[in-house]
Amino acid sequence: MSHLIFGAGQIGCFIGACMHEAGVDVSFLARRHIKAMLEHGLLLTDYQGYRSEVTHLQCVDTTQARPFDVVWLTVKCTAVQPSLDELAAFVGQDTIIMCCQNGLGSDQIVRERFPNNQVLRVMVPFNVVLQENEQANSQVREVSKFANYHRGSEGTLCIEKNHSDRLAAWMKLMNSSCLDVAEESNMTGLQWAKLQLNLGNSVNALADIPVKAMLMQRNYRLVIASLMDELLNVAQSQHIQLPKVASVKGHWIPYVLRLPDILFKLLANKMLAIDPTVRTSMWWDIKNGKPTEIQYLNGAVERAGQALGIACPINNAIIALISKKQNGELKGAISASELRKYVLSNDSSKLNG
Ligand SMILES: NC(=O)C1=CN([C@@H]2O[C@H](COP(=O)(O)OP(=O)(O)OC[C@H]3O[C@@H](n4cnc5c(N)ncnc54)[C@H](OP(=O)(O)O)[C@@H]3O)[C@@H](O)[C@H]2O)C=CC1
Ligand SMILES: CC(C)(CO)C(=O)C(=O)O
Repeated sequence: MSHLIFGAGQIGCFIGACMHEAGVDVSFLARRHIKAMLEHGLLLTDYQGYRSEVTHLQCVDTTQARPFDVVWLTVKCTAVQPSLDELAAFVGQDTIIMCCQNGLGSDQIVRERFPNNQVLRVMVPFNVVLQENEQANSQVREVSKFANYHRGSEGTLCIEKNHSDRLAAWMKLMNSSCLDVAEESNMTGLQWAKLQLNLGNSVNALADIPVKAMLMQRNYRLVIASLMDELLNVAQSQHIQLPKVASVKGHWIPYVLRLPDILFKLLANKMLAIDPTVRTSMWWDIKNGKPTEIQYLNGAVERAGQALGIACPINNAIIALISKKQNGELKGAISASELRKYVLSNDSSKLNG
């Protein structure tokens, strides 16, 4: 079975290289600088000390387009619509398309364009980053010249359950590799549960510090908890059951986040079991001057709330701040106390920048 990673970046390179290691026939479509790294070879590492050099990775470009059995769409949400024409050249009538985006709605864009194909949603629970030289572990740098994709947190790659067994052999291969995969029948619930965690991406981008350091500050946690309350309210009104994706059930997370620091540190050990350097994908987007996925994350909650007549003022305020951050009106990091005052009491005089 042939697999194509379409839009190989942090997630695509990591997942695709794990597939290659597992013996899967996988090719990559990537931007030129990433293609050069892939063709040279990659170093895969993870937060638990896993380390493997992966070579002989195969890239394709649009001039070599042909249908693949499975196409993994690993571009950002904002790149899904603009990618559709190029994607079409790799999609045949039996191609399965895997949508690996965070947030809600990217699969719908793909389904509308490819109504006769099987389009499956994929939930990526873990964080991957292309380690920059100054971040890379010096031991790793000494022995590898390869670009280092580092997985900074745990989790099983979840694929929407389908009623064919076309992926059975692939799943078996993968589950003996560095990447665990599983099928999920409640994919809508799972996407909302992951979305609940990703609501903190925007706070992380505004805080401009690693996730772990952000979670150590209660005022940031209070804002994230309030964003989550709104999502939980909207999800409940739609009767969406949220499976557990973190160490604590979704409904309990806002309570844990609101605990005083000393109790939070005691109880949230597993929540804090992430690399101290991990930052969210939205922080990276802002850093790289790219459009953020805010409309597919907090924006998705706000729109679902609107449709139900449920106001989501906290998500609304955060969306406005991210938009200011993107267009350069808001400069520098927002401290935890500033953000709390601004978002939770909506007092704009409390913000610098
Ligand atoms: N990184 C992470 O830790 C996690 C990310 N996710 C989600 O996974 C998805 C992918 O994120 P991530 O891997 O970080 O994103 P990246 O930006 O690292 O990777 C996407 C890559 O696709 C490229 N691309 C876009 N359009 C095309 C095209 N038409 N042809 C070829 N290449 C293209 C982009 O290039 P360019 O930028 O030049 O357009 C970029 O290199 C997002 O929805 C994200 O939220 C989920 C969990 C964790
Ligand atoms: C894994 C997590 C929640 C944090 O890195 C993420 O999905 C992201 O950065 O977008």
